[in-house]
Amino acid sequence: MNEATDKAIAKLRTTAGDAAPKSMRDAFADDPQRFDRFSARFEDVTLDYSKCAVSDAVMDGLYAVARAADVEGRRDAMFSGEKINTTEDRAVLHVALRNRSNRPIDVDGEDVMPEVNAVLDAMGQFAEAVRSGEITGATGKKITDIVNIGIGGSDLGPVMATIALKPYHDGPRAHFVSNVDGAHIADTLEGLDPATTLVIVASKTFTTVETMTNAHTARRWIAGALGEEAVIDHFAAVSTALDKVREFGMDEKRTFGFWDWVGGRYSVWSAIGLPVMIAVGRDDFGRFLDGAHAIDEHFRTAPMEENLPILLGLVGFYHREICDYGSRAVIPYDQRLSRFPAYLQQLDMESNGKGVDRDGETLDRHSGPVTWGEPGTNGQHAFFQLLHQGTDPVPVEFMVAARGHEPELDHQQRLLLANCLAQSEAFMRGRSLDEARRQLLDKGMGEDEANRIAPHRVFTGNRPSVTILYEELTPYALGRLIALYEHRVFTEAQIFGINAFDQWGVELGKELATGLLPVVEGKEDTQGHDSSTAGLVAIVRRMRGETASG
Ligand SMILES: O=P(O)(O)OC[C@H]1O[C@H](O)[C@H](O)[C@@H](O)[C@@H]1O
Repeated sequence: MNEATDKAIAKLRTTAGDAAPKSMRDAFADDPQRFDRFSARFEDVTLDYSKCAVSDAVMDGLYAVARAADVEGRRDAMFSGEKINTTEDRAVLHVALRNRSNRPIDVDGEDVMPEVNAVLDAMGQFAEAVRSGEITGATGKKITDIVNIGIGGSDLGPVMATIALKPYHDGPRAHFVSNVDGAHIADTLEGLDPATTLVIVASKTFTTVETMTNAHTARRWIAGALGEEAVIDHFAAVSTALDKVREFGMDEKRTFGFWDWVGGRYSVWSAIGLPVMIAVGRDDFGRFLDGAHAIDEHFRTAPMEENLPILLGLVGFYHREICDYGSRAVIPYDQRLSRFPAYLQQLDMESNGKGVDRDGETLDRHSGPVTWGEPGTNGQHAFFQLLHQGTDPVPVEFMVAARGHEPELDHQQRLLLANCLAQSEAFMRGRSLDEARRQLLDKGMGEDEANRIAPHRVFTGNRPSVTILYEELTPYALGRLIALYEHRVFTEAQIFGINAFDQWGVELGKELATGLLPVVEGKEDTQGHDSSTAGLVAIVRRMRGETASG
């Protein structure tokens, strides 16, 4: 572990004990400038972290931690193509995919930008040809539906962005299949016409069992309806493993590559974004990249005190390590961001859910928290109970647009905004026992009854939240929002001292499932497995009528 970081964190802990506001309600009452002091802006985005228990001294302590962990130096190393993913010996360059300035970025002495631009161009031509009907299915019919088959990073980003950008859809309908559960592909293909459907097989490695299994199912569906020779006209592929794509029998002209320096969970900007591009068009996809690039430039150049991703990262680190909060809730008051929490779960937890530091030493501090969430206002009618009154405070991250895309329903947007802002205010202010009692008495309740009920209506308050406010959820704004979170995760990882770019924990799952399949199939016995696994396999096989003893 880095000794300088340890020291800075120890100092911050002391500072926080002495100088963090004990009551945020009082801190707001004492300082009318609190919002200005603890919020930052970039373009039309406001990051408000004033409803977190920070003070100037705490923020200074956090900047000192970031400096000790060399967040800025490591950021520069990432942008310059250094192989900062040391366990896989890879550069980390999702930022090159949206490097709209075309500033050269070298990997192993070679500028990657010409290749990035060439793939983007090929995707653009293909997407526009599908959208216009220039490229058709085997029978000459226009493509009306695309089905993206992928999982993890080859699914979550495109699904999330496709839902988020619904008002911009003017191409074929986009559907997504990820789960190996046959129900997923069966339900998706039901009602689709093979003659007007294009299947995109998206897999960085082109070996992932779920994706390959679903790809073969889709292939049979096309071939069964239109004949084997039609397959080539109804498939496209996205991968880094072009040889494996060829083996599957895909048309090279419909194969879009990317590179090992793009992590799966950072790949929506690459050819993995093809279904999004087909749905919204090349130009809006370009605006999505522009938004991310704007945040990249801001992250690269803005001083820490004004740098939104760094600030969001520092507040996240503060909540995890100093305040000891084990999770954080991401609550978009923006229905079209309904899959943003799921997307963030992979981005955040696959990146920062690590137990050893960059040198392989066991961590003696926390790494990333659990990230979870659902859109507001729905969450308010469910788990907000725990957020307001539960025993474990959970920092909340709200996000909301000033304007919706439905001018005729603007009164609903105002209601949405009011709910979002009211919730963050309530988390901060709370309601004291005295206030609860007085409210009940004012409603005409008798004194004894009011005394009995009041404790149940107390809200401790002092519960932290961050609010991210933006004008409207455009492709540009979405690109910005995702990049903001990517760099937040990066910032936190540097302070945790971990490699955010490998994922050995997830890869274990791939090995284990393959190992147990012959046992479930009855081709191997359960010897060597624990009694729970063996017992469950036996019941499964009995229920499926695959063993004699029914
Ligand atoms: O794109 P693929 O190679 O099919 O991988 C899909 C997913 O597989 C694994 O679960 C990895 O941990 C993820 O990061 C990846 O996104």
